[in-house]
Amino acid sequence: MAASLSSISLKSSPSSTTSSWLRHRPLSATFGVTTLSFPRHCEKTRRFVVLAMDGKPTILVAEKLGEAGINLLKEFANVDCSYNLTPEELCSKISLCDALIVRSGTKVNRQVFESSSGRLKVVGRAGVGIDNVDLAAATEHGCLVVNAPTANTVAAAEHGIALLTAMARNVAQADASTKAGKWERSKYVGVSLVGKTLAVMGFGKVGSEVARRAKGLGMHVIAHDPYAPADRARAIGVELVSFDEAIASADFISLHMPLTASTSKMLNDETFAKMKKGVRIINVARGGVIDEEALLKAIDAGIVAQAALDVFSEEPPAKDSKLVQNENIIATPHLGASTAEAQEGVAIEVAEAVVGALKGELAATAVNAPMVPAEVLTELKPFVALAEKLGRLAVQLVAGGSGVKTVKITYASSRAPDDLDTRVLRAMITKGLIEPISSVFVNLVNADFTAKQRGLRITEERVLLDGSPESPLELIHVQISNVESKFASAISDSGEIKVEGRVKDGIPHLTKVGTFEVDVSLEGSIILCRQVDQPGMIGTVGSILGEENVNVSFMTVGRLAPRKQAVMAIGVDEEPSKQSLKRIGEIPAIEEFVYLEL
Ligand SMILES: NC(=O)c1ccc[n+]([C@@H]2O[C@H](COP(=O)([O-])OP(=O)(O)OC[C@H]3O[C@@H](n4cnc5c(N)ncnc54)[C@H](O)[C@@H]3O)[C@@H](O)[C@H]2O)c1
Ligand SMILES: O=C(O)[C@H](O)COP(=O)(O)O
Repeated sequence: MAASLSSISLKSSPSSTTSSWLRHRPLSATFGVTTLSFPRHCEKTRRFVVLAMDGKPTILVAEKLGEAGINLLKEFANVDCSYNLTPEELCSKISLCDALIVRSGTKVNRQVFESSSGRLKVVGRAGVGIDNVDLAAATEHGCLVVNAPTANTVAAAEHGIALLTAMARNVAQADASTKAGKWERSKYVGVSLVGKTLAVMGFGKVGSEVARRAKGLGMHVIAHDPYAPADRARAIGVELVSFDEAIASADFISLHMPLTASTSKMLNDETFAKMKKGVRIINVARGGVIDEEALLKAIDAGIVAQAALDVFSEEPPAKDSKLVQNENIIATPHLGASTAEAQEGVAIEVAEAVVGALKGELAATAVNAPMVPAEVLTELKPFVALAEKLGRLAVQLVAGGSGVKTVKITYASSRAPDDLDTRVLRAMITKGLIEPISSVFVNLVNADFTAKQRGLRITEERVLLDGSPESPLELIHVQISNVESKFASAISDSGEIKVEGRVKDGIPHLTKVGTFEVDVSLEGSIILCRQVDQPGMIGTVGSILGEENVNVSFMTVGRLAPRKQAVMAIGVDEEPSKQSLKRIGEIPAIEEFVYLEL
């Protein structure tokens, strides 16, 4: 359990410690600290992991979550269910938590990530909308965000239909009136749905389920969604139309898009003015997609006959909210996902995603990290290790270390270009490039962000090889431009630091440094020496290392021609002393050497 929390592993091999997609940071006063040593072939370094004394991570559940989900979490972690926390209480608790689970009622803002001091590694949203989570801040802090995108779809669609029919027949108002002892049959004459046009705005999961149901009610359904596939619309018998056409021709408009910068207040004075007089609006998406002041004006102007709102820009709305008080508006307190079945479903969906992420599996519901299928990850596993090590080697060859700005990665493969997902490899090379020269922790979530923030420009190139595409990759080159090297032989003919690696028998190997072909397994650390090729060099260096019991795992010599310059690559299991390294440097035939930690 401890190892799996600290060292995020590939799904197919939960106990593997090779990768660290999400690595935990050091120490906490309140918790026991476990120092884990990893097998030599997996990791050179030891990692510090924050774990409770019982060896379990801590998950804070900040909003009510279905029991089945809580039980799943408890099998893996200490679960702290603390509901109704103030923002200050959340910030003070969060530094003791590895994961946080919320619904839509908790603002997971930048302050929360900053207050976590790097310990928070996963935020689970028990639902779809992630507009209450600051995704940019999560990514900057290397925190994975996962949601539960499917389990409440039907519940939300059913609520949309409930609001549509209730609004058309004044059910809520008539109920209140009848309960007040009145019998107002003529006041609550409704409108029929059959034959009316419903515009579904946002034809995603909920929108398409609403469309399907509305067709069953005999409505003519059109939809607007700039990203929806036409075949899905065709299959349901819905016509995809432009925004203007949708709002101009609809008798009913049902909103189902996420709240983003581009959908914010998309129903506003200007767009209400284009609608058919007497239109009715249903919103089970997010309050912010409607300009609420504009809606009230449109109702007063008789453009909008009625609205049914489940969501509000501010939740809960003020007690004297003009929206809630308006007799042409029916309101529910964000109940779209609130069925027993949906809540049980999202609880399980989010709990599985959070536990999986803490174990190191890349969640299929990741919102701010590449979603890479488990089978692809399994195949790429040795190349992931190679990628990180090549990044580490390349950056250590730079003189000064900090001036790295331009990196080119070349992947040589016989697979078709669209048959190789390089995002994970790029992230791991970035991790290897940045971590040795900074205090920043880089993982799959924040790799691209961190590179960008440091002005590191990484370009990727694919080289298509002939041959059978059994292996996803033949080799990876990492090339750093416009820098000087502390090991001049690492500079290629075109003037860049260049290292090349391959995977042999599942183990990453360094196969080229600059123009010199070498072959050393990337398992321990490496000494690279340039020398004049002559007999006895291997023995001389080997005996210096042997004298202080440093085990040599690998030694190869790459030379331009016999008795000319050669590069000797020596893999060592232990770190040689400074004295031994000095003695190696003083061997007359050795022109330059460098010790590189992997
Ligand atoms: N009231 C509730 O309790 C409740 C429950 C579930 C979902 N929701 C909300 O409903 C919305 C939809 O959820 P979903 O699961 O269907 O998400 P989804 O991602 O499956 O669908 C959203 C759709 O909106 C489309 N879209 C994006 N920008 C658009 C634009 N400018 N115009 C039109 N369409 C646009 C997307 O292409 C996508 O197809 C989300 O905002 C979600 O938070 C609310
Ligand atoms: O986006 C969602 O999934 C819904 O709005 C549900 O939100 P809730 O989890 O707060 O009910």
